[in-house]
Formats: sequence, structure tokens, C-alpha cells
Amino acid sequence: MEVKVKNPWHRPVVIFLACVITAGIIIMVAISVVQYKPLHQKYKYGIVLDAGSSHTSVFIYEWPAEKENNTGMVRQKHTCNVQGKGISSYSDNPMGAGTSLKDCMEEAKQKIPAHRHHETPVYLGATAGMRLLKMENEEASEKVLDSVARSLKDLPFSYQGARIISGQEEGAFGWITVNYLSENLRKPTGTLGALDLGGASTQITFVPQQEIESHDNSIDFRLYGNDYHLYTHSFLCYGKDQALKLSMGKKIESTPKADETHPIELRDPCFHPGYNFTRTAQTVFNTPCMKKVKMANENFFHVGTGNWSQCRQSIRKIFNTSYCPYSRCSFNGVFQPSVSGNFGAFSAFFFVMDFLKLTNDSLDLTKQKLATYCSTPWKEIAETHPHINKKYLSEYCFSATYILTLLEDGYKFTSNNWNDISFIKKIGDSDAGWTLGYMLNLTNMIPAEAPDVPLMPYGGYVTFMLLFSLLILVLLLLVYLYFRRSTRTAQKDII
Ligand SMILES: O=P(O)(O)OP(=O)(O)OP(=O)(O)OC[C@H]1O[C@@H](n2cnc3c(O)ncnc32)[C@H](O)[C@@H]1O
Ligand SMILES: [Ca+2]
Repeated sequence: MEVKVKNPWHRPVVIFLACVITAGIIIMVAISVVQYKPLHQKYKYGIVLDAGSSHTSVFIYEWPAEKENNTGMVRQKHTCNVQGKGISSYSDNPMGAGTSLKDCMEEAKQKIPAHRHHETPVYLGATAGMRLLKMENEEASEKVLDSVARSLKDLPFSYQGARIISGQEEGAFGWITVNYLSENLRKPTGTLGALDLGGASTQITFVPQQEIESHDNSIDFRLYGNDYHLYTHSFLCYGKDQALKLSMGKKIESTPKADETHPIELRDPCFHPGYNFTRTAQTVFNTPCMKKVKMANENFFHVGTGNWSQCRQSIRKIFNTSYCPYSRCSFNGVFQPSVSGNFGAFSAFFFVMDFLKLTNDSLDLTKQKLATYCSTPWKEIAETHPHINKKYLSEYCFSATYILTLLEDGYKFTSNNWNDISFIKKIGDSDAGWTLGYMLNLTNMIPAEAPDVPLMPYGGYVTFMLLFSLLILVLLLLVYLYFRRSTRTAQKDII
């Protein structure tokens, strides 16, 4: 007779346990996946108005709400160019400055989701045009700032102030922008120097290889756990519009008057042959960058002669290199360590060199091409570019010669390191300029210390959890099979 010895509890208990553990693992994975996954991507926004000397631009930035402290996360969502000139041109009609912003700020309301308006910070920073107006007429500059402030406070955004930023801030925030966008700030790979050429001032900022001898040119940052010791200088009056005035002013002063009845004929090598324009001296001398001269109401003939090397000589005269109270200077007695590393040159550095297709050549070839360009008759230039703004077009020869003189004679770049300069407008989607760095700083979006990062990225984490769960399941299966086999063997032994 066959005797069957059987444990009636064994099999269901193992199956039950396996089910419970499997369900547990599935729930665990599901919860951790949902918990860890950024739910629907949410964006935050910030607005910065760049109130430059020549014009105002509105920049809207956006970033994923959960990743505020990560480098490279903030991107430019939209820009709007305010119609008309810069806010400093409204000194006689301050209310007009605030009104001029209306259209672009309406656009900003459309671009940013309404439920985010109240928490979106808006900052206005004014640069060299307002610095000059403040020097000339402080009351007028305050009225203009009041007017733009009032206009921004009327909006649904979170108004954070309208002020004139210093030249050091302008330089340093430009440097932060280009290095943030190039994702240099969390890597040990070195940084990019920043060269900004505006209408009324120009900035140079970089990490020098030598000691900074003047306190005014030194600025320190601690970003993502790294210390940066920067050299920066802003030359007020050396933006390209003011530099043109300085240069023309010097030429006018040294041009003899034929007789009292005829206006001066200013023969200008920085303008094309055949270029001829009647100007009032007031348009040249209406700036605090130059001392007032007697002939301010007189007309003069501005006549182009198109000679690059003479143009260069004339531009050199606006740089004073005759004194230097430090071991090294750029010009006008300003300390500057020797330039080192790569540089990003933006704003008018880019507009001008890009228009002339001079962004990729050696220094020597750049000079040769520019000499040919400057000697091209104005008629031919105007016919070749019928749609380009005539003021810009007539000034490209001067502007590019000024850029070369500033970089070579001023900052002491040479043909050996000329190609360390990249002429750039944007990095990724975002414009190079001081505004992004300004916002990142004011919103504390670049922490001094590196933020904690998750042990592994989201994808890796999910894969790890799934593989680990599978491993447990396989192990359980193996244990179950082992038990089943040993139970059967025991049964057989009893039989
Ligand atoms: O920094 P500040 O000095 O306050 O001046 P800004 O901010 O107004 O100066 P921009 O960089 O906007 O422009 C620099 C100069 O380049 C001029 N500019 C702008 N677009 C240009 C283009 O396409 N071609 C040539 N020049 C241009 C502009 O009129 C200024 O004189
Ligand atoms: Ca500017």
C-alpha cells in the first residue's frame, strides 16, 4: 500500500509569500518612480531691461522650476527691442522714457503665462548713456529713471528696481553670462574672458595670470564652490558712438579754418571716398566726454577720404598711452594685466566684424581686408547694401578700425593671440551680454557652493530599480524551485 506524506501548508505558503513580495516590489518601484520623476515640467520666468545708450532691449528668461541652481538651465525665451533711442535721449521729455517701454512689456505679458506674472521679477539696468546723463544733468537722469520705474510698477510683474549699474557690474555680469552659458563655471576647464562694446562704453573682463595692482579693477566671486578673481575695466566714452565723437572732435580741433565765412571741411580717412555730409559741430561736441568748444553751433562738411592707415593713426590719438602709474597699462593710465585665455567679444564687436565678414581671419588679413573696404567708394558701398541703415553703413570703416585699434593698441592683443578672440552674438539660444548674469546674481541662482546632486540621474535610477527588482524575483524563483525539488526528493525517499 502507498503511503503519501504531504505537508499541506508548504506550497500555498511559498506561493503566497512570492505574490506578496512581488506585489511589494512592484509597488515600491512604482512609488519611487513617481516620487522621483519631475511631474509636469514647470517653468519660472524673469525679465531684464537693458537700457543701453543707443537703445533698450527687453529680455525674458525661463528656467525649469525644479532646477534653479543648476548651471546652463536658464535660457532666453524672448527679446524685444524698444522702438526709438535709449532712455538717456529722453532727458527733455522724461515721461516719454516710461511710455517707450509699453509695447515690449505688453509682449512680455503675452509671452509669460498669466499665473506666473505676479512672481516674475522685472529689473531695469541702465548703462553708459545714463551714466553720462547723470554726469551732465543729475536731475534729468533721476526723472528718466522715475519715469521708467513708474511704467514698470504698473505691470502685473514683481518690480525689483530700475537703476544705473556701474561699469564694474556691467563687465562682471557679462563675464558671468558667457561663462554660465558655456557651462564653464562647474568645470575645471578655464573660463572665457568677456569683451563688450556698447555705444558709450566698453568693458574688458577676464581671469588674469598676474596680480591685480589696482583695487578698482578687481572683483571676486565664489560660484558653485570655485573662487574667481577677475580683472575688469569699463571705459566710459569708449563705446563706438562716443569714440567716433572723440575722434572727430580731435580732427575738428586740428583742422584749420580757411576763412571766417566758409565752414570747416573735415577730411576724414575713416569714411569712404565720395562720402560727404554736412553736420553741426553740436552733434560731435554734445557729450560730457569732451570739453565744450566754441564752434558748437557751426556747420562743417564731413568728407570721406577712405584711407585705413591714416584712419588708424587718427584713432590712436584718442588713447593716451603716455603715462602709466602701474607696471602695465592699457591706456589712459588704467592698469591691465596681459590678456590671457580665450575671449568672447560681443555687442558691437560682433555687429561690426560680422557685417564685414572679419570674424575668422588672422589679424594681418583682417587689416588688409579692412584697408580695401575703407578705400571702396561710398557710392559703391551704398549700392551694394541698399537696405542697410545708412548711418551704420557709413560708419563700418571707422567702427572696425576702432575695434582693431582698441584690441591691439589698447588691450594689447597681438597677431599671436588674435584668434583667441571669438566674435559672438549668442551662446545657444541666449544673447551674450550683462543682463543674464545680472538676473542670475539678483535671484541668487548661482549658489556659492555646488548644490548637492542626486547619486545617479533619473534614467539610471529607474533602470537600477528595475534590474534590482528583477534580480530579487529571479532569486525568489530559484529559492521556490529549490524548495519544490527538495520536497519532491523527500517525498520520493519516503515512497
Ligand atoms: O552699452 P552701452 O554703451 O550703454 O550701449 P548700448 O547697449 O546701447 O550698445 P549696443 O551694444 O546695443 O550697440 C553698440 C553699438 O552698436 C550699434 N549697432 C547696433 N546694431 C548694429 C548693427 O547691426 N551694425 C552696426 N552697429 C550696430 C549701436 O547703435 C551702438 O552704437
Ligand atoms: Ca550695452
